Amino acid sequence: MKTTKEEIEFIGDEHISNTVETPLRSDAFEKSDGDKIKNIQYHFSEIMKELGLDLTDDSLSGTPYRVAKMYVKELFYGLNPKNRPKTSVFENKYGYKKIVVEQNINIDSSCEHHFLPIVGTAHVGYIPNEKVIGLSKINRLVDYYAHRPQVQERLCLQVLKDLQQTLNTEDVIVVVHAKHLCVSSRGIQDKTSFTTTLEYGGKFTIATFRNEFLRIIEKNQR
Ligand SMILES: Nc1nc2c(ncn2[C@@H]2O[C@H](COP(=O)(O)OP(=O)(O)OP(=O)(O)O)[C@@H](O)[C@H]2O)c(=O)[nH]1
Ligand SMILES: [Zn+2]
Repeated sequence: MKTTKEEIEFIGDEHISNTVETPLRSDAFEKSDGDKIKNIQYHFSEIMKELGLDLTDDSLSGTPYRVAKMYVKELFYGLNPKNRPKTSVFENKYGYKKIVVEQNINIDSSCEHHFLPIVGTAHVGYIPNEKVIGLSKINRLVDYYAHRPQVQERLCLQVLKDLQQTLNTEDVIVVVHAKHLCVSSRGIQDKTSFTTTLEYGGKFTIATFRNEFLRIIEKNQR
């Protein structure tokens, strides 16, 4: 196994520019999910033992396996590019040229600094060029990039870059509002603050387009 910093090469997400990739080891996908679950189960049981927990207790004995399966198959499924959702795009036959907005998309992510939840919503807008995307595919893409150890800025950018490439247009905007449990439930324990990130390209660099999008998402908050 490669361990030193110099030996670790980073491999990229196919669908996004390498400046916003999640840093991954070059051997990240050499093991099967089953092997990863087995190894994480072992290591997590060691953490529990170190905390003084009795793993023969019937309520605790299954926890290392539960946590390992949850990491690999649920919380961090988005680390594996094989799990990227298929993004069906269709020809914009009708010539729709104004903003399309998919808003209040659920965000369930995890902070890469503390491995605690990041919960919130994303709002995505784009102006179709020759292609339109199936609406649910926007929600699926957000879900995929959220299910990695993340920082909110990179999550926002990964969704933006992927959609720009998929839709063959720079005219995309992504807003994320989220609460970080590492801020609200530990450390400073601030229960009220939340974080907003906003990334955009193309026509959304022009204030009138950006403001129209922001007005729409503000007016239609549910
Ligand atoms: N920029 C950014 N920072 C984040 C995000 N999620 C968590 N953080 C911050 O990452 C920082 C890590 O700082 P450290 O000083 O290494 O960690 P810490 O001692 O646990 O910090 P405290 O939370 O202040 O107790 C903290 O300030 C977190 O609030 C994120 O999505 N984006
Ligand atoms: Zn954190």
